[in-house]
Amino acid sequence: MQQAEIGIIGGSGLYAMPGLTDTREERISTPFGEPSDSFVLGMLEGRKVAFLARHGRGHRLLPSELNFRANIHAMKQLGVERILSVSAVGSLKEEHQPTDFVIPDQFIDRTFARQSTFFGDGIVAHVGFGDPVCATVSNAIVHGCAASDVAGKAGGTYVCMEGPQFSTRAESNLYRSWGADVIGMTNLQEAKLAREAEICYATMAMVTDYDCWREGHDDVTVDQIVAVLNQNAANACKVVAAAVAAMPRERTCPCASALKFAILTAPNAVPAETRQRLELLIGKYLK
Ligand SMILES: CSC[C@H]1O[C@H](OP(=O)(O)O)[C@H](O)[C@@H]1O
Ligand SMILES: Nc1ncnc2[nH]cnc12
Repeated sequence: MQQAEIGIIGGSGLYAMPGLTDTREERISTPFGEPSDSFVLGMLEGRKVAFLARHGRGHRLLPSELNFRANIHAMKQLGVERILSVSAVGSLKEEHQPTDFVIPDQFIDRTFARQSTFFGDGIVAHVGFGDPVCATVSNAIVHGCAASDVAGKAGGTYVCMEGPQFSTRAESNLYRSWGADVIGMTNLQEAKLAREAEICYATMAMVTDYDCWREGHDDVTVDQIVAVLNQNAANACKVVAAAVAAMPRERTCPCASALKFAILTAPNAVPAETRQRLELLIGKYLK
């Protein structure tokens, strides 16, 4: 039975989801290892939701230490069809001010030490990623911002860096010259793996700072980020609830069939162990 329809991944500052009712906690193991923490399952706005603290409760995991594959696989095991991610980001443009929400529709990859695919070990697949986020989930977040009277900007490019150190000024200015909007350390692998798992994904990015490019302004510090997150936490929860309420029941986007034409390997050439590990994700395509 489907235990949750919508997954919420809470980032920095969001380690629980107030407003969830009928909650219970569940530990989930995956063929890819352990997720960041137990999942909290419950109801939000009449919908079955699964909440996961991305860095674990107590913020114990670096961006590079996150087991993105386990987190997304566990969501799939729960029956999650759409993931709404909440993240703190630095602004790369004057117009994106701390406490604004940006709903990115593109990514630039500056990571280098992460597992970004479920495939390999005898099976090759290439999913389309030209539109890396789900328009339905993005629209629901934009709608949630409007319904909560919060500035929410539809679209923008999220630079995903490795971290954990923040960027140098030269890097920050380079990303600005590329026209990027915001910077963070976590969303790209989630978006890639959600696509491979045929789960819709979009992110609600809360601007917490101006990184280090803005003259006459202090460079980003964790203190500064935490202060903005605390100031804006109630808004973030309001928007999440309103976005969940705005999520259509029907799923008509292409995310649900992302693997349909992606797998290159002949079914009889896939090693048994690999086939078993990926059964939940690709079983229906290897019949
Ligand atoms: C708290 S400072 C940097 C940290 O915040 C963002 O995390 P998340 O995306 O989980 O909200 C950023 O990506 C870094 O991991
Ligand atoms: N300036 C920044 N760079 C990377 N990740 C961030 N998360 C919040 N602010 C950030």
